[in-house]
Amino acid sequence: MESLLDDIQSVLYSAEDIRRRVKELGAELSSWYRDEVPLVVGILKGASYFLADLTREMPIPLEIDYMVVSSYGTSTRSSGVVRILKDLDYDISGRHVLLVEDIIDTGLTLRYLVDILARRNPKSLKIVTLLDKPARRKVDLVPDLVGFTAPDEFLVGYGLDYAERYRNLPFVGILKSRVYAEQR
Ligand SMILES: O=P(O)(O)OC[C@H]1O[C@H](OP(=O)(O)OP(=O)(O)O)[C@H](O)[C@@H]1O
Ligand code: HPA
Ligand SMILES: [Mg+2]
Repeated sequence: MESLLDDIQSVLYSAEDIRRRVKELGAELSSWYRDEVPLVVGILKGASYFLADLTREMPIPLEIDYMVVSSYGTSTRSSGVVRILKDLDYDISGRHVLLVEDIIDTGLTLRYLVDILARRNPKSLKIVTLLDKPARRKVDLVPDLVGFTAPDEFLVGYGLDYAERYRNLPFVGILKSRVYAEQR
């Protein structure tokens, strides 16, 4: 039987590391939005596992919406072209909006989204990301809250994919470079 584990060089953040850190992030965000009802926006597909776990660590009233965006396609490098495949269902004007991402790498995806969403006049717009890879940043983008500052490696698992696979690994791991055989 083929196993995803054969393609993993090493586990960077275990399921337990993630669970512990997500609990802390949830507590922090719950105190930020203590007197508000934030609209929590997951950037799919990558943020699906993180948003599901994070919001269950936030025992406050909140609403959830999703955007589907893609810029990596089947490559390990950002195409630089961000495509919105599904926009928000809700109007965000006057709302406190929390964008939830799995990873910020070049920053191109969120820079593009933040610029679009800011024009819709939210009351506030904040970013939480499970992983931040500042070494590869191409545009100025600083998240408000970060789970882990990650090394410059191509990561998979807990929502992160390579060519749509590996999202279902329960941990975040470094993908063996022989799997993608591209220069990064
Ligand atoms: O900072 P950047 O270099 O823009 O990279 C980060 C973005 O790339 C990934 O999405 P992807 O386009 O792979 O879509 P996916 O979430 O469906 O995997 C990830 O989920 C972020 O949205
Ligand atoms: O390291 C990564 N892994 C998966 N998807 C990504 N999108 C940006 N960086 C990454
Ligand atoms: Mg992807």
